Amino acid sequence: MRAHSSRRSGDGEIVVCDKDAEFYCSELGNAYAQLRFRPLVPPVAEEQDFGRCEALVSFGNSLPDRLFQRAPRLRWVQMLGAGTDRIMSLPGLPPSLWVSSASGIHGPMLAEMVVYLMLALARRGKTLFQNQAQGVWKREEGMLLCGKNVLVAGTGASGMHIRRLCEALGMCVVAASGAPRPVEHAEACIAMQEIDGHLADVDFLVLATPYSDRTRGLIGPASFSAMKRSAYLVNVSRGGIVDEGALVEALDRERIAGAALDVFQQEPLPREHALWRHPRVLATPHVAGLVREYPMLVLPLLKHNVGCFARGDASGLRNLVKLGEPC
Ligand SMILES: NC(=O)c1ccc[n+]([C@@H]2O[C@H](COP(=O)([O-])OP(=O)(O)OC[C@H]3O[C@@H](n4cnc5c(N)ncnc54)[C@H](O)[C@@H]3O)[C@@H](O)[C@H]2O)c1
Ligand SMILES: O=C(O)[C@H](O)CO
Repeated sequence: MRAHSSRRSGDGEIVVCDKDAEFYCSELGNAYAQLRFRPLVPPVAEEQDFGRCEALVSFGNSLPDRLFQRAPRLRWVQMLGAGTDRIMSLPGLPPSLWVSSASGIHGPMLAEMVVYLMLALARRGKTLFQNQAQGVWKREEGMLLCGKNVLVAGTGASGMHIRRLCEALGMCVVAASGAPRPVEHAEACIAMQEIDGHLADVDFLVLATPYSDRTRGLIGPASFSAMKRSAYLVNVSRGGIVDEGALVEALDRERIAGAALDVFQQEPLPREHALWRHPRVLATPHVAGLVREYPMLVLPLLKHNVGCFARGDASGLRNLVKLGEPC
């Protein structure tokens, strides 16, 4: 890891770009009175001034596309989320930039969302609540999660919590990881690239893996052909992991029973997109990690990493993502 200079120029600032930016700046300012924090609440204009910005704290999605061209002094980006894909894909990423993520806090958020979506699929939640809205009393038959097979792709913090809750529900859990290794709360762990070969018995395929060159389009036509017609897909990680065209085709042809999607290749999901209206799709607007407890959960990591940045201590940063390394 290239060492950064710990020297900070007098007028340099740490920009916090988020809906809760005021809160973060106030808390970080209390902890580090010698540093200058600037809150920036989205939407952020493309021409926003980042001229004095030495460090940036953000989820990434609200940043201008030409961020790096507008922020010549930027040396560190602290993501507020787990995924680093947005910042890493911006043009002109400086090779010397430090990027760290907020990985580690999302397990309960993603796991609760996955269980919520699996139950909604299993208990025909969409139909039940549509019926309620129209005052229709129609008893829909559901199915149990208990005893069903679930394959959870992704063995990070979220994958682990998802497996734990699935196991507690009495499901039979298999994990898929970049490099197979023994993991908790799973009967087996297979390689990510072997998923298609294991889908014949799977009732729920849950995606909780980071988006990278190795996971782009991981779930495609061959996966849907391998799945049971009664099986469901649940995706809470990133839309690009699924070939959405192949998914729509699989749904239209009743190759699979349905899907619950929190993330999409293009966000916001375009109004005319088939996935909005598909009768066997539950679509939510990237909300798995959107919980009111979030600022308090991420704050300890922010405080720690801001301290490391101020000291020029790259090796102390938690969740440092090495640029150029595949996920
Ligand atoms: N829908 C949502 O609101 C939401 C919320 C949080 C996370 N997510 C997505 O879910 C994914 C998984 O979440 P998680 O909490 O398990 O994340 P995590 O970072 O704890 O787990 C991902 C795994 O991949 C590895 N990894 C992650 N980024 C890497 C990188 N850049 N380089 C090398 N290895 C890397 C980690 O070591 C870990 O084993 C995230 O990457 C993100 O895309 C979505
Ligand atoms: O990666 C995450 O933490 C969420 O998807 C928000 O970006």
